[in-house]
Amino acid sequence: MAALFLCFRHRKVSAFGISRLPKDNLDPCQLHLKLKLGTLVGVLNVLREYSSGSTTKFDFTDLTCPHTWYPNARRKHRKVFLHVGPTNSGKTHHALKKLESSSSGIYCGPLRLLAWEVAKRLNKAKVPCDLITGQEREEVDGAKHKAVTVEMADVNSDYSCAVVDEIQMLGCKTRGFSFTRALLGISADELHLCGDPAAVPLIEEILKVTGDDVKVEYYERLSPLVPSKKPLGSFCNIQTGDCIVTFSRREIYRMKKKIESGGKHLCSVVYGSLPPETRTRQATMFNDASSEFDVLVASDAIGMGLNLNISRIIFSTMTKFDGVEIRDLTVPEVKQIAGRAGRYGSKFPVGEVTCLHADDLPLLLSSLESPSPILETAGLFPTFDLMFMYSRLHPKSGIYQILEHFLENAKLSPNYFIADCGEVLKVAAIIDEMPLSLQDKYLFCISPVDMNDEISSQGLTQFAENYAKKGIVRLKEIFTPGTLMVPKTQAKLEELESIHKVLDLYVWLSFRLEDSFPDRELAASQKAICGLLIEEFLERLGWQKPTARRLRSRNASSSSLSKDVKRIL
Ligand SMILES: Nc1ncnc2c1ncn2[C@@H]1O[C@H](COP(=O)(O)OP(=O)(O)OP(=O)(O)O)[C@@H](O)[C@H]1O
Ligand SMILES: [Mg+2]
Repeated sequence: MAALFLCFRHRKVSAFGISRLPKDNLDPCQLHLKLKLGTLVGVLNVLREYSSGSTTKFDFTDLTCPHTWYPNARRKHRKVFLHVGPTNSGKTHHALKKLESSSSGIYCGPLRLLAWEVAKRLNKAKVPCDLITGQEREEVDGAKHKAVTVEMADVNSDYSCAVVDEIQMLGCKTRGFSFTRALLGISADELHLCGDPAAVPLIEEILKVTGDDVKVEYYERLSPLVPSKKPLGSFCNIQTGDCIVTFSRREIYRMKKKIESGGKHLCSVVYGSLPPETRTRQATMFNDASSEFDVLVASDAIGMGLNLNISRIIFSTMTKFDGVEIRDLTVPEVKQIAGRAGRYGSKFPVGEVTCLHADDLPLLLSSLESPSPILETAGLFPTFDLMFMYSRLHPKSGIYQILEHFLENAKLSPNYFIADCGEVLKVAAIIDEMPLSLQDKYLFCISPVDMNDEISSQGLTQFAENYAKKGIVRLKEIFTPGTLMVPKTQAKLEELESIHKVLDLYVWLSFRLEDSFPDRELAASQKAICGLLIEEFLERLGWQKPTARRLRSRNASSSSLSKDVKRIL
């Protein structure tokens, strides 16, 4: 698979933090990348006063009043509704009903799959709705509604109604600041926040200074979730509608193979590094009662808000590697994942939850019974405007130093913490060596690169270098279309997933630097091929003795995939 020509240069970046930042959803447009004229005048005034010494020195690292960063929202007297309760209690449903009946609106969710589900629901209800994520814009004629991933939340337009789903994520170390931004910054008459009751006191505290009206509505579970007293024990006990949860790709494939080799079930798979389109297709296949894929093997990528036809959740393990260490699943994680079973309105009216091994049952049961810990603080990240102002006074500082300065010196009110920027700093260290403007450096820093993936991080380096040298980056310089193949081994599969990430990064950059990254269509079509080839790999995996019926179904499905691949090629 020699499709990518990346120069592998070994740089020492390991010193810059180890946390993983799921940046696929970060977007610069909300972070004031383009300074507006008004802001610029303000910036210049501040700088003039600062340098003349006529006023007290302006402290750029004072982040104690983040609500003042969003003048549009502050001009409104927003009605804020907090819909809180356990999973599967109809919180999102109620908020979406309000969104559907409003004249204009925006839904902000933590996952692409959720944004996709909402856009589909609104369009089906004849409410035209755009789907916008970092890497895709599906625009519908006449749409006044948008379903977006939270990092794409638009704080510059006015809406009649806005929904921010899974609002408790504002406490997430890496992505929390985007939820805080949506909470403080969306300008809407009505703002509906859905999530865990653990976020209520913090949100009420944060909104004391905004002048908004806040109303809390509590919900009860709509259908029962029954923890089992017995573990699954053996894979022979797998039934239609089961979802087995595990946290590594290798384990996911091993379990798919094991279950399918029993000859009774076919498994869809969903995990984080699968291309989003592939995840959607796998989830749809599992949800479709007429498909033969009746079991799901998934990571915690299914863990939030999704409505899948799951009868029983089976935890194969109660620990996960979080990028730093192997740790027990937290109470909110267990509840979120378990909450996918027995969704109201699905074909399974009662949900069940258990573990593969008996040893894990006590932790499962105690987690399900415990309330989630009350959230104390929300994430925050300095705007680009603030960094820009600081950089004008310290022109010799690179973006790494600027970020570090903010991280070390930021002044915060007790309701906030500063976002974990380990991954951003890794990119900053590389990008500072290149002759790029601060704005461009910032853009590369927040791009959806996976710095733990060698191919993905080298892709970013090559894009930035070519952009700095020539101002234009042609995809063919690093990628030969037509060379992608169905992976034959898991290592080749991982390589294909990495190539998908590089192509995804190109598409992301092409939406922000349109003239310099002109090959969006080619990158998008090659991305689609990666997705199809990965699916073809998935379909070939796990088959031991296919029955005649399954063989027909598999062949039909494979040949339609092959046709899709040919069509795109
Ligand atoms: N009043 C209702 N009428 C019909 N369907 C409903 C109603 N309330 C909820 N549902 C359906 O029940 C399912 C679960 O509802 P919803 O997704 O709103 O739950 P939730 O509380 O947001 O769960 P989670 O915490 O997992 O996000 C959805 O499929 C939703 O469409
Ligand atoms: Mg929900």
